[in-house]
Amino acid sequence: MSYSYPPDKLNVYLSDDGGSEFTFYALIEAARFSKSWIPFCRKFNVEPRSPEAFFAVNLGLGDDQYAQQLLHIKELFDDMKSRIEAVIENGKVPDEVSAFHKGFSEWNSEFSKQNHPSVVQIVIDGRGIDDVDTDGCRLPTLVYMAREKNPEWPHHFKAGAVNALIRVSSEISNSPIILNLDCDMYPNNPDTVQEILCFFMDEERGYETAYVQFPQHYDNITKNDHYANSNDVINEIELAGLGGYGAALFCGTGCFHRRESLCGRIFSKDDKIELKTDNTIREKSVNELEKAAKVLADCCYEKGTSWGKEVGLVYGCAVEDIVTGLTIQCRGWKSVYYNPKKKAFIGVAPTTLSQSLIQHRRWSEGMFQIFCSRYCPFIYGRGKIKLGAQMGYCIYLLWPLCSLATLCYVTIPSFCLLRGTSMFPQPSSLWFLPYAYAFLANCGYSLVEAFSCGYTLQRWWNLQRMWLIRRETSYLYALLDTTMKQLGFSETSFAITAKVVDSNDRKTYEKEIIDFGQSTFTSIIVTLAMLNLLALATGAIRLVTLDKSESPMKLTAQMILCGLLVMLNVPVYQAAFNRHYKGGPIPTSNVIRAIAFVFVFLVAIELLI
Ligand SMILES: O=c1ccn([C@@H]2O[C@H](COP(=O)(O)OP(=O)(O)O[C@H]3O[C@H](CO)[C@@H](O)[C@H](O)[C@H]3O)[C@@H](O)[C@H]2O)c(=O)[nH]1
Ligand SMILES: [Mn+2]
Repeated sequence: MSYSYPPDKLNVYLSDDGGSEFTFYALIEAARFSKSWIPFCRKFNVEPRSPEAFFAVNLGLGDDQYAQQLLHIKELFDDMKSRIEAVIENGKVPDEVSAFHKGFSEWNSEFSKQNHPSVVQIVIDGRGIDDVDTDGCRLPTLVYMAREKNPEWPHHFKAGAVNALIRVSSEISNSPIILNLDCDMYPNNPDTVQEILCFFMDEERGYETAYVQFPQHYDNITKNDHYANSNDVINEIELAGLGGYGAALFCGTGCFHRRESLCGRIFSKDDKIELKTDNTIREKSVNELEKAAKVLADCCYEKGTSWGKEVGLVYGCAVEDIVTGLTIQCRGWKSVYYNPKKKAFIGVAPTTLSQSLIQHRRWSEGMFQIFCSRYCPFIYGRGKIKLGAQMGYCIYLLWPLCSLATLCYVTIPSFCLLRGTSMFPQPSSLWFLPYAYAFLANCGYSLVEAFSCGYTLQRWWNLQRMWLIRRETSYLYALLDTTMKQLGFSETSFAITAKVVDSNDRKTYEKEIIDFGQSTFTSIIVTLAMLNLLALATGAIRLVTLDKSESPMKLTAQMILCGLLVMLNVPVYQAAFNRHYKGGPIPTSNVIRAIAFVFVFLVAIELLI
């Protein structure tokens, strides 16, 4: 709401997919607070304009006018927060509060998260003169909405929510540009709106631009980013490269869309769309607007329409954003990737290993699903987007397949060490060169990439560990799940990333300690780590007791490979063997099971071969 942009041209919508009365209450409180906050931002040109992020670093020391006003506004903010928290704690919005706004009458005893009618409430009507800030200036329109939920209708997760939002906003404001932002992100730069307009209004290329995507940044990344959440290499190198083809990926959040292109319009050179305000809306009353918009958020509205297919976000995929971006590009539009120095949006990254792996499982599953569907870039995009862009998409779409290769790397050399089979040619022979080249080139390349993005060695090492863990778990599951889905055994779902962080979890996270938890993911990680450790130990024994038939050089090459895996897995051994491991030790029973599994597997292999 506090972007440096004429407020009468800004319209803010909050889509509450849980349909909570408390969210509605919090929004009403926020609307009231904005009447003081926006003039304060304007007057002192403060940044960032998310009050939570602002007060985390600005304490208001000194006694000049600014400091005084800051203290005053912080007090308002803290009061607001404690009021909201009190209401949530009581589990009920007090009658005197609910009498204050007609919107609360939408909630009754039958209203539940999964089953409720649609709610659309215009909290601030930016057109009127009643809703003004403390300086008497106009405010942006602010709308609360919760689309209808009914267990009998599929809701299509985020894609369904965004499509309802697109329709509701077309009724109430119908602005030509839409910014999409996840609930766990905030805008960090008040000038972003002006900046992106330069892309859309560019005289030569603007008319073909469908959307401008910013990278996802997070404000809770630890120094060495032990869960490798930051994606800096991807952001700075890969996504920028795709942007160069005019095929920037749509990443779901931090993206400005041209409404027309999001609503299925096919690009045509001849009809250039102008960015204009829709003046027909001006005449309608708030009640009329709300009534008309509500219908658009009903479950049955989409029946028999192209919503979810050609219009709006595409349904049936866990990464609705990526597939939607692809369809827009295949309709002839271009997209821009914009990664300015000053971060435009900042969000929250997962703070536990299992959350991070679940998120990657959803992503990789959705991606692979696209590859296996009719939207496969090589088929669907053929002749529509450049070959380079088609290949660029597949870097991500084929993530799950990498898990097979990694599993081979992790298991085969170890089994060979355990059985005494030699894997490589003699290191002194020419035949060894391709192996050495593949290994060194890959490491060298990723190191150069990481250093050019400002990584430290430790951070790069953590990234390698996370790639290993993700491929052993998330991507493997994604591969199996997608196969099941292709065979028709299960359906798409969307596991939401946790939004509330437990204080214990936070401490462990801030200390950069990996918490392994007790998921099936952990069982896989421990089993593979034990296999590598046993293999390395066996290799070492063999090296000492070597007979003449074995070559120490060959053995060493195998041991280096295995040794690197063991080094990456050090935290796993710590959690498995140190009962005082800070991130929570892995239960002994799990460790024993893992070792037993390795032995059973070994015996099985011995018997089979
Ligand atoms: O049924 C649902 C599920 C999710 N959401 C919203 O979707 C957003 C993203 O969900 P989150 O759990 O934060 O997922 P992330 O893994 O952080 O999301 C990333 O990955 C998603 C695709 O998997 C993209 O849609 C997101 O934009 C991108 O930030 C949030 O604002 C949610 O409120 C809904 O509205 N309805
Ligand atoms: Mn998120």
